[in-house]
Amino acid sequence: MTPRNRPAETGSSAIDLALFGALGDLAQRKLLPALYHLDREGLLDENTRLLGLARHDLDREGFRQRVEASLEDHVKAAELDREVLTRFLQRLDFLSLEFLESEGYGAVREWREPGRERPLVVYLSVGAKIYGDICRHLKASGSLDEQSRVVVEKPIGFDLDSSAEINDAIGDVFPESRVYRIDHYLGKETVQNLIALRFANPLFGTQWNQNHISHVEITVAEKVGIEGRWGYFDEAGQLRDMVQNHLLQLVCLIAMDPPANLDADAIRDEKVKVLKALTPFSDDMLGRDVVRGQYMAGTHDGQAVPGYLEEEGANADSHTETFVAIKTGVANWRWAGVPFYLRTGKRMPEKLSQIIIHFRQQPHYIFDPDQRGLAANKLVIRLQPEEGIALEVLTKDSGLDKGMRLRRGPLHLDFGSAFPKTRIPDAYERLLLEVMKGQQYLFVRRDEVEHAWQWCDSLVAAWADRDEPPRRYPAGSWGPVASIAMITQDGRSWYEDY
Ligand SMILES: NC(=O)C1=CN([C@@H]2O[C@H](COP(=O)(O)OP(=O)(O)OC[C@H]3O[C@@H](n4cnc5c(N)ncnc54)[C@H](OP(=O)(O)O)[C@@H]3O)[C@@H](O)[C@H]2O)C=CC1
Ligand SMILES: O=C1O[C@H](COP(=O)(O)O)[C@@H](O)[C@H](O)[C@H]1O
Repeated sequence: MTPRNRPAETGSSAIDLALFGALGDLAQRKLLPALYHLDREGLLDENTRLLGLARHDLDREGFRQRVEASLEDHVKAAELDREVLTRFLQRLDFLSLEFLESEGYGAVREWREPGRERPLVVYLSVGAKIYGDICRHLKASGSLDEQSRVVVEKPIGFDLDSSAEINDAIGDVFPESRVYRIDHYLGKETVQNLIALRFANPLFGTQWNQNHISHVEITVAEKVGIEGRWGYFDEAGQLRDMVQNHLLQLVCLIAMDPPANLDADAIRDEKVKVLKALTPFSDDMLGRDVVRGQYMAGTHDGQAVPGYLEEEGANADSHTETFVAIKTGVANWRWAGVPFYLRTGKRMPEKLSQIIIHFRQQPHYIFDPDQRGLAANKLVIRLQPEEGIALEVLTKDSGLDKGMRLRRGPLHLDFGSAFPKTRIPDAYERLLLEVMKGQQYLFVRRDEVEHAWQWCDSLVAAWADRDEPPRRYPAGSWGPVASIAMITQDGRSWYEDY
């Protein structure tokens, strides 16, 4: 590890990776392809090995075949190098295990080849309810030592109390310094770039406050619906699935004060201050500052798609939200009076995640009064697709007949075209690499999770008091009309590309 748990540039040292839930959706679709890419980039130590664990009765060869097939599905053909694939598959072992029973965990200890120096990284790609059981059985079987780390997925629990219970169970076995809570948005290239943008550029450093910024807008729109996850999603809803973690992490990175350095805890201390300063919800804010929606049948790319209540496995009475728009604020000196408008939903017209920083207008305006609406800079931070950053500036419209007409145009940094040879890695590649290096700055600390739940719980409690059904929106639209009214009541609108 680098001196104080801070980012460094190099590859990883050898580890033993035990992947619980290795045949599940996340492991097959994201984690194994990410590990393959790390191998291809030369970032996996030659001695790193992986043990897949699941309850299915497979042997090592069968597991390797399953992984090969899913890499063929989930890695672009041009990036699937047969030599690397063979090397990668040779790293894999498999253990069939019922995770809730202690018998069988001895095989994990035996797999570790006593005497080897590699730390054990335990990746729990299973539901959070069983994190505690797995940690306990690993400890009791003697599979862990002082170097072992655990990686856990979101969502951790359902509310503050359930998350505390799960975190306690993990904490009984692993100290906080060896717990890596994933929020995969923190592994996205542009999200990390927020730290560079804000703290490496004096231009933004001096403007980043309520004197210069009028409001902040965050949109995380998904094209997909429930994708066969109705059981999980209907208990969670969009607030718990997306806002409690991904959107609040984005709010933190936008709103936090500069950390003293890039140490994991220096960054996380600043993020916690933001979470503590979020405006809590009260009943009178519900109609005005919060909109819940649920998608109805509609069309997507010209195809008819079912509504949420007609999805496979659906309960036709569900009031679970698939869309949420929220106006909130960060009550401190830097952000007093600056609204943060958040919206996220499933079955929207396109997949789009972006943050817009709206700067204030000049105090005195001297151009054409008809163009006054143009007169504010915007910083557009595009997380996906086509990662990039654009600063909208005003220039003079060219031409002899234009006088001093203004024109709005972007100073554009499109990562794909600015750095064409650089492949933008998937978030899980970055995060897995950081776990291997033992660096926690891209992982969420327990108090962050808990403050985020506290804020969400206040909203859920206000919803429960009202007991209103969500507003309906057609699949393929930008959400309920009320979400547009929510922002227009302040004389603003959701940002549209022009
Ligand atoms: N999928 C995704 O895109 C995302 C997932 N996550 C999180 O990642 C984690 C994993 O999700 P996902 O991959 O979708 O889930 P899946 O249900 O697809 O995978 C979980 C795997 O764990 C196995 N498993 C569960 N319980 C046991 C047990 N008691 N003993 C042995 N094996 C068991 C399951 O086996 P079996 O099939 O036999 O039940 C299954 O293969 C969850 O915490 C989820 O919230 C987070 C973000 C995105
Ligand atoms: O964590 C989750 O994220 C995905 C969206 O992730 P993205 O990287 O594709 O933006 C979401 O679909 C899923 O419901 C949620 O659990």
